[in-house]
Amino acid sequence: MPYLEDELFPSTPGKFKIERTHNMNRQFHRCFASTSIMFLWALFLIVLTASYLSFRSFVDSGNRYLTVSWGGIQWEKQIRNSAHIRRPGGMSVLVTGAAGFVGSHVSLALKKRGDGVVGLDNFNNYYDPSLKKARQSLLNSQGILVVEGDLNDAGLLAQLFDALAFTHVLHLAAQAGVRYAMENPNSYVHSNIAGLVALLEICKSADPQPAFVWASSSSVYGLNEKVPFSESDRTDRPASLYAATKKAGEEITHTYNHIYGLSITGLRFFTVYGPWGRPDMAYFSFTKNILQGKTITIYKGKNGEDLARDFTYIDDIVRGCLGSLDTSGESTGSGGKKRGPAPYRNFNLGNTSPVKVPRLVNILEKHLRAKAKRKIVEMPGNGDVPFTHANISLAQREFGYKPTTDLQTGLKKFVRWYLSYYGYTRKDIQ
Ligand SMILES: O=C(O)[C@H]1O[C@H](OP(=O)(O)OP(=O)(O)OC[C@H]2O[C@@H](n3ccc(=O)[nH]c3=O)[C@H](O)[C@@H]2O)[C@H](O)[C@@H](O)[C@H]1O
Repeated sequence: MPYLEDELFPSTPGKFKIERTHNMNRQFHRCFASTSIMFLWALFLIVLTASYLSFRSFVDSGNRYLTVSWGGIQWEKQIRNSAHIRRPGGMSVLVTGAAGFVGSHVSLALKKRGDGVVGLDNFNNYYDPSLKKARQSLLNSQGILVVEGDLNDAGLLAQLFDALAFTHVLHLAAQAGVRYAMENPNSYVHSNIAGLVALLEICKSADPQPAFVWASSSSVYGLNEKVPFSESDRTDRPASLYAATKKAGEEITHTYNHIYGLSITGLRFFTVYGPWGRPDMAYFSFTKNILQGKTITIYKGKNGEDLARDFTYIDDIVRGCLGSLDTSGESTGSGGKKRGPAPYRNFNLGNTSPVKVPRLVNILEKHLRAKAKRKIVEMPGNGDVPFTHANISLAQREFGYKPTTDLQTGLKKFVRWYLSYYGYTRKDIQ
């Protein structure tokens, strides 16, 4: 049986040598060629993998910038510019709900006096978001950045607090509206409870901790009948889910004060109105409907009595917000640890002179030079309370709060703004 070696190496002398050398060359070339091919393949695979990975990271970063309007070096620079303090002893304030009614006014006032302001707003569509966008443009024109994002986005909050050590947080973002709570209860839990806790969590962990001032509501007095409403009055009988979430907010903030040493100030706003206001509120929707010749519905109490509100003009509220920020006192904790007791305060910010709703309509008719088509109906059981009336002596004592605008004057300013913003001319209301 021939050996394998004999098959590979034929026995013919002379030829053998040549054939063998030739075969060895062929083997060598074949071997060299296959090693080169393998090497090229490996190289090709490495290049392919590297290209894929860099393509993925490009796509990922592209997606990040397409879907998220925050993050990155440029963004952090914008935050720092917006929060830049231009007066001695000034503050850098994160204003949540900055594209909202009260938020936009207070942000402008803070910026004007030299404080740094960064806004945060989710631009939800509870009412016309184009009005919020218009307020945002106004703020931008004054050098205030309004970041678009939700309070419940922990990643965004972390980035904001990483970018800047805010001295104060003015938390005005909320699901507002008393009667809407029956339509969309979850939105109140999302913003007024979960959103509040998310924000408090980041504040408590911050080092240093900011002082925390936030919007509670006159609605916490609920079915309270003692007038005027004082901060020490009962607030355990809310009439609406909205009121209940604001009351819960007062309790929640108390725990963060108690456990973590956060300085807390809650502001109980009384039916705030004025230019750049909220379209869902009565004075705003009445104005719109009166101008369009549509019927307005006016609620009456169970016994036929008129409802009344302690309507408070926006400029007075702005002064109240600045006063409470200025006197907030410092948080004592840092990095989630309490180091001592910190202030916990709640203040009424009202006007101290309630006005009946039909009187509000009379004033609007005068300013709009138009008659309202009124439909009077009994107040539906939807969370409304018959009246509100603030005792403001506590805020007066603490930071000199003193409202100066009566409803007649304030509505005149509102109507002037409304006509101009919605493009009416004087001729339209002759
Ligand atoms: O102080 C607050 O904490 C709250 O103030 C505001 O609530 P309210 O005082 O209820 O204001 P608003 O809706 O303007 O109704 C005013 C009056 O008009 C009556 N009203 C209302 C609507 C209508 O169609 N007809 C009517 O008679 C109505 O019955 C009421 O008597 C904020 O919206 C709320 O977010 C919260 O901040």
